[in-house]
Amino acid sequence: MVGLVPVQSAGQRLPFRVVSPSLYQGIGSVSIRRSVSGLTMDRRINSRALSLFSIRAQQSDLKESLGVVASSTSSSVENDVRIKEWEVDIADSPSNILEEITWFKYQEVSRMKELNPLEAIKKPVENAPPTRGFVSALRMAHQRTGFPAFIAEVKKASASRGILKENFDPVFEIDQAYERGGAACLSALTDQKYFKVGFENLEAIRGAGGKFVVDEWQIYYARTKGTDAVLLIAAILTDLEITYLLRVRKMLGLAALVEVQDEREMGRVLGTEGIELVGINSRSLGNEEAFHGRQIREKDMIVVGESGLFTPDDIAYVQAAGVKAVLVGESIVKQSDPEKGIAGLFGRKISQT
Ligand SMILES: O=C(O)c1ccccc1NCC(=O)[C@H](O)[C@H](O)COP(=O)(O)O
Repeated sequence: MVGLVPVQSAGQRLPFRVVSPSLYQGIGSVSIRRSVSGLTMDRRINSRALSLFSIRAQQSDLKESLGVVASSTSSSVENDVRIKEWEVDIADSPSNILEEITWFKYQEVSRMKELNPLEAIKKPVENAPPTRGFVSALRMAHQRTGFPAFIAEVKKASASRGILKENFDPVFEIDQAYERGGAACLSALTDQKYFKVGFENLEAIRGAGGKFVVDEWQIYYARTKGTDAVLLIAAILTDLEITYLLRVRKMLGLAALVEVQDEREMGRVLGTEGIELVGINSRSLGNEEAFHGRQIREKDMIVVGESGLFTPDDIAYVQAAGVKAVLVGESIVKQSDPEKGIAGLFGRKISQT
């Protein structure tokens, strides 16, 4: 999950986003599991893959997909064995870190939903204070500084790089440094296992959310914790899921940053109604220029450059490609003085003071 909040004025905090990754696939008649290239996922299979309980519950469907003939005892046994192999295979071998995080997230959300069912969190959502404008905070910061608006990502660790800063204190970083340093919004990677940021930190700093959103429950939950925006990752969601989750977040008054990692995902997202913020994550994309400028302009979207930004040259590069906001984690998290680090990243101070 990623909690997003805007940092607008001294009294008000930055919008937070809750962030997240992908992919499984097809059950063919020969191979039980196969990876697909890129970050595509067949959610019908994937959602089953993420909990053995649900896999078991769905075995009759799977048998249908596998062409199992119920009356044939030997082939039925054979296919049961293949289904078991598939369970073991998918349960034990995520093929990349995004996939691993996503699997874990399904399990975690399913546990959290048992403890705190959706119906029970709807009441606190109704009573939650209004959200702060995440998108408008980005637009204003971009206009004010002439630089891409800065979204500071709060995380103690990175899933791929481990602990980034041993004595990381999210409340201090945000209260004392990021806002003073000129962050327009905050993005809190509220994931304890991989990013070492818990919801309790976010409640303390007013704002929370999720990056690895796989279920509407996470959006409701993040809203009860003070988030202003959520982050949806196209690689782990189907088009229908994106459309649905966008409706849920709109109903709850939240902004949404939809993250893509390649051209194909950008095409999918551009075909979806109601997207104001599209993030290009260069962690696997490597080509920030390759997006559809005309459609983005016509839809008045803000393109957010994400991941691996460390120097003023990096910022200038993505800015030249049309990026109007950047989401930065590691390069600031690792600084002993984040305020100075932010000025160093942009090549000059971007704070108002
Ligand atoms: O941080 C990771 O290792 C990671 C792995 C898999 C999926 C997402 C991951 N991180 C979330 C992000 O996308 C980045 O934290 C975010 O874009 C900021 O990147 P950076 O400035 O490079 O920390």
